[in-house]
Amino acid sequence: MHHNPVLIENLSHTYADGTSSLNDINLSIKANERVALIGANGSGKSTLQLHLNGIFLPQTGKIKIGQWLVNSQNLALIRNFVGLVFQNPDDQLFMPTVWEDVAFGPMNGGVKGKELELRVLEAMETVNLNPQVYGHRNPDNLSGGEKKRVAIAGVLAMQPQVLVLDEPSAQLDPRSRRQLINLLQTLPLTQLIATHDLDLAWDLCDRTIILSQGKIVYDGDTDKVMSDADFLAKHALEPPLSYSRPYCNLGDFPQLTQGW
Ligand SMILES: Nc1ncnc2c1ncn2[C@@H]1O[C@H](COP(=O)(O)OP(=O)(O)OP(=O)(O)O)[C@@H](O)[C@H]1O
Repeated sequence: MHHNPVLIENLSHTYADGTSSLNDINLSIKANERVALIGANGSGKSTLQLHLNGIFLPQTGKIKIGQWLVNSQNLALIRNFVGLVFQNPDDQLFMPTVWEDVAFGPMNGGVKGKELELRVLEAMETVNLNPQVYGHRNPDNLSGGEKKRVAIAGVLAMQPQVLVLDEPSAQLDPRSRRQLINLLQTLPLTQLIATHDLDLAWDLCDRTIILSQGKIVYDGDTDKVMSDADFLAKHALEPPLSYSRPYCNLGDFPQLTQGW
């Protein structure tokens, strides 16, 4: 039987202090689909993502990952299936060396010996970190972008079916950002990418979900919504730069052309 790897029905969530963060979320993601999750600060992106590998359990509604319901009994299965890359790599990296950090997840899942070594090597190479150079470094001393890549490698080493990324391009320099886009584009994995980088969303994802105050206000074609500046503005978003750039010529700025 075929299952969509991610299925969410009527999910709502309220934080302990009474802040409502998700309101009746319904969505389904197909195998190998890459979906952008966008929305202004506080719209609920991180809260939604934290539900996908059971860091939060559904208060209302249900979530199915692969063939399993997200509940306390299935947590180990869910966490092998869904790899979550946090917004801040400091929340994810805690071992004394990069090598141990990347090995941590698979090791916990029972992988050892030669297989473990291969997984670590492969994951580091995938994110363009030379194991010879970085393997023995202390993650605390890396740059923000390097830390981000170590965090992604640690998740890839677990060979998840679903990759959930929170702000993957934050902290990356333009070249590393481009490499990340190329990497995500070639990974044959179901991906849900939360981002404020609408250009990245546009580059990578045919489908976009927009959250606004905990509700899904759009779920459809990325192309279509990125060209709807009014709709984006209504939800406190701005069109991607690459959309506005073709229209940015000197004629748009009469004050600049005066006297030229
Ligand atoms: N620990 C918490 N306790 C109470 N409220 C919280 C907590 N974490 C988040 N919230 C609130 O829940 C809502 C959703 O927050 P969330 O972090 O999911 O948004 P986000 O879309 O990821 O935002 P950002 O783009 O700023 O990362 C916001 O109103 C936020 O203030």
